[in-house]
Amino acid sequence: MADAAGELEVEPAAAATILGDRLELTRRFTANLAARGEELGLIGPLELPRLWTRHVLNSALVAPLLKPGRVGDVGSGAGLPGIVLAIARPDVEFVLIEPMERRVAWLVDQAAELELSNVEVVRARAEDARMYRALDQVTARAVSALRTLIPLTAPLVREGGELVLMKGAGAEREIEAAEKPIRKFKLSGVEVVELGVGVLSETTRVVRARVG
Ligand SMILES: C[S@@+](CC[C@H](N)C(=O)[O-])C[C@H]1O[C@@H](n2cnc3c(N)ncnc32)[C@H](O)[C@@H]1O
Repeated sequence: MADAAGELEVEPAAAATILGDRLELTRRFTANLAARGEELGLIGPLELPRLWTRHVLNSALVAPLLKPGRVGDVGSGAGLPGIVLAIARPDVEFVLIEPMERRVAWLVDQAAELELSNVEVVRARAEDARMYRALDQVTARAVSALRTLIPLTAPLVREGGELVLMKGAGAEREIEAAEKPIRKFKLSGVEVVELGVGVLSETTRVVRARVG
């Protein structure tokens, strides 16, 4: 679907395949965000016209990368990608980790309104949420650069688990910049054993890191 800005970032057929019978619920979440997101400070006015393609459908593209289990979404904010993924993958349990009260209230409200029984919302910063170390996978989008994001999120993941981080087109450069903090991090006992980058859409890359 081309949005109002004329951008076609995610093939509608791909989105329909991923979302299947969850497409309508995803549209409902998008409508809620379009109606209240700006007033609540969740989304800038310039983003409204491209909410569906750039934000919601791009988030949905992560859904096939998740395995049944417990997935944390760090810095969920408006619910991207956390709420979209919880809609797309009812077989996965989600823990949305977000420190800001107003955003937490929005996430709790949306989980209830959309009847998502697979969502738990935790008001915390990632560095204070390490009791969730048993998470199988952790997602994050637009939270911070990889050099800080990897040390922030890796301790939440169980041994053998995975980080699935949404990034812009500069992901490869970010990986290079993250090399030193990742090496230093290894000394503290949590180790990134594999790191790769894939293309999700025109504007979005996914950085996948296995944690040892
Ligand atoms: C730019 S917003 C992005 C929100 C959403 N992921 C998106 O893509 O629209 C960054 C979010 O990360 C949250 N955040 C910042 N530092 C954090 C931390 N240390 N732990 C968890 N969340 C954090 C902020 O409160 C904010 O909601």
